Amino acid sequence: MISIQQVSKLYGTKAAVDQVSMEIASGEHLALLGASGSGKTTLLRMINRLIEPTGGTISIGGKDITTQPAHLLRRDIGYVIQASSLFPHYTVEENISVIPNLLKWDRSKTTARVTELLAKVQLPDAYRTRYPHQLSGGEAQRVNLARALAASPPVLLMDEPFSALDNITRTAVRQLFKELEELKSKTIIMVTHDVQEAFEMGNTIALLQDGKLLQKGKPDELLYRPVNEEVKKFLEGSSLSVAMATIPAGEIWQWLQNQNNKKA
Ligand SMILES: Nc1ncnc2c1ncn2[C@@H]1O[C@H](COP(=O)(O)OP(=O)(O)OP(=O)(O)O)[C@@H](O)[C@H]1O
Repeated sequence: MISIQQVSKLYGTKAAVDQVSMEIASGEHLALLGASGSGKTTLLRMINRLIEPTGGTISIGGKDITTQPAHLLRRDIGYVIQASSLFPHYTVEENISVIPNLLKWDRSKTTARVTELLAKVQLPDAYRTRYPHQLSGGEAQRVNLARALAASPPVLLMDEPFSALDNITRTAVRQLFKELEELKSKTIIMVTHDVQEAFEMGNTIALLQDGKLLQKGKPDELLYRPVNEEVKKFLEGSSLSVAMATIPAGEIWQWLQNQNNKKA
């Protein structure tokens, strides 16, 4: 569905993203994982053309993304970043209505969609008249998600959407994101530096290092069949907690045994 071919972004002579190629299938939930500075955000922002690549091509549904104006492309791509991205002088309802208004939806259709989305992100309907400064971080992030979903884009990009939240709120908001029916059919690319989060939220993971793609695959492929020492090392520190969170309980002992055999 999304095809990234030999994509690079140079700043001066330094490659923030270095010849990255990958295919992201329709309905895939991809976690873009890597340490700080590995190029995750740069790669993500090239997909909605907030950053233009220095080289390579990106296409969505077989169509090169540069063949239409960037503002039109972005109407089909939801974008969720950290909690502070709501328009401060717009109410919750106005924030959620931004794309429907651009698309010139009927007033009653937009109002109904806001009502539906507030219920889906589990916020009281009365919040529609609140302003962003009257929301907690977790509430603001729910509104961000509602805004990104408003016009039902098939693709959703998320950049560290939980990182500004405290631990308890983060767990609750992640849970909501995981369970929301409307998200299940979408193609989602989510940036995170948190291994546990990548394994919990992604049905595939792409690990970046120094702008290069080290490995893309299902979570258990990265865990059990790392393509090189770098992947293995990156996951090593967190592999037990990741395994506990993502591998069915019955298989944990097998996994631990394999780990011990490898060490012996
Ligand atoms: N506008 C810019 N000008 C110069 N260098 C940049 C620019 N944007 C990013 N970089 C550099 O490109 C590299 C990748 O940055 P990027 O923000 O994509 O990494 P990241 O993996 O998302 O990191 P983080 O998790 O810290 O946000 C970094 O070395 C960064 O310093």
